[in-house]
Amino acid sequence: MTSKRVLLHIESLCAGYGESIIIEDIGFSLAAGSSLALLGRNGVGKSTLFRTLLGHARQRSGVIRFNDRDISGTTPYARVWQGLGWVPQERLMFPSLTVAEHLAIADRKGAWTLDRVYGLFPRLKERQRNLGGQLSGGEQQMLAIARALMTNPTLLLLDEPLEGLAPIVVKEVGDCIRRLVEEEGQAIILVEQRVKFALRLTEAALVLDRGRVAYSGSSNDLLNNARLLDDLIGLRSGSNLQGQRSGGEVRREPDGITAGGQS
Ligand SMILES: Nc1ncnc2c1ncn2[C@@H]1O[C@H](COP(=O)(O)OP(=O)(O)OP(=O)(O)O)[C@@H](O)[C@H]1O
Repeated sequence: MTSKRVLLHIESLCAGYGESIIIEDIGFSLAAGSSLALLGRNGVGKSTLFRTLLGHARQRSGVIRFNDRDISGTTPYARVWQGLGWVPQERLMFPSLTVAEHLAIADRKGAWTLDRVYGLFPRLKERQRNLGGQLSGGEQQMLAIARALMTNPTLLLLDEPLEGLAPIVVKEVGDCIRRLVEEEGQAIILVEQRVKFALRLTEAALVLDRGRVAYSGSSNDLLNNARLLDDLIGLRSGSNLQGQRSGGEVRREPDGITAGGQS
């Protein structure tokens, strides 16, 4: 059996903002076409790790190899050109551009064509003439993912794509992400507060605690270890409470949202 090519290799990575160091001594590898859940309590540095990969945060030391190149020190633009796609938490829509225009400006030659993207998000095809400002939250999130796919990323970074969506929309967007990974074979790193959804969807998991790696291993093993999951992320995973926000607010993960055939 041939092993898959390494797509992303991180070693001894330290990074932050200005003089402050937020993530320390992070290391992991991701194979081409693979999926990783990046988990942890609020404020542990998940988005900062994304920003470091994208060149938006300050890398202090360590190695980031992507597609066989050391991309440390390269511009954010160059990293996108290398094949890093990003779906930011804020979605960043243009209220005065249509759905079709959002997708056209992101279009870069590759396996993801407009037809393939509309195939994954039929709702966006129906709304192609609607303005960004006229879309619902769920449609905006689909558009944010679709726009990133139009850049033809070899690796897509998804930052809390289900955040702030109504339960029924969580299921719809969650199903699209599941199809993206399981049927289309898109490599992703997923930051998501809906921990069980993220673990069912992905092969591997990395849990951060105060900027350091607290768990690196199989998503399935973590999913099946309620005590460890509770210790690492603070979830009573044996109950139906499956997401947590800061300040003690706890979110329920809708039963309908599943991945990998588990419920
Ligand atoms: N632009 C910034 N400048 C300085 N500090 C920042 C900046 N962005 C984030 N931080 C700090 O870095 C730390 C980690 O934040 P980060 O957003 O990476 O965490 P997170 O794990 O993604 O949290 P959440 O789940 O709440 O999004 C926090 O202490 C935060 O205040």
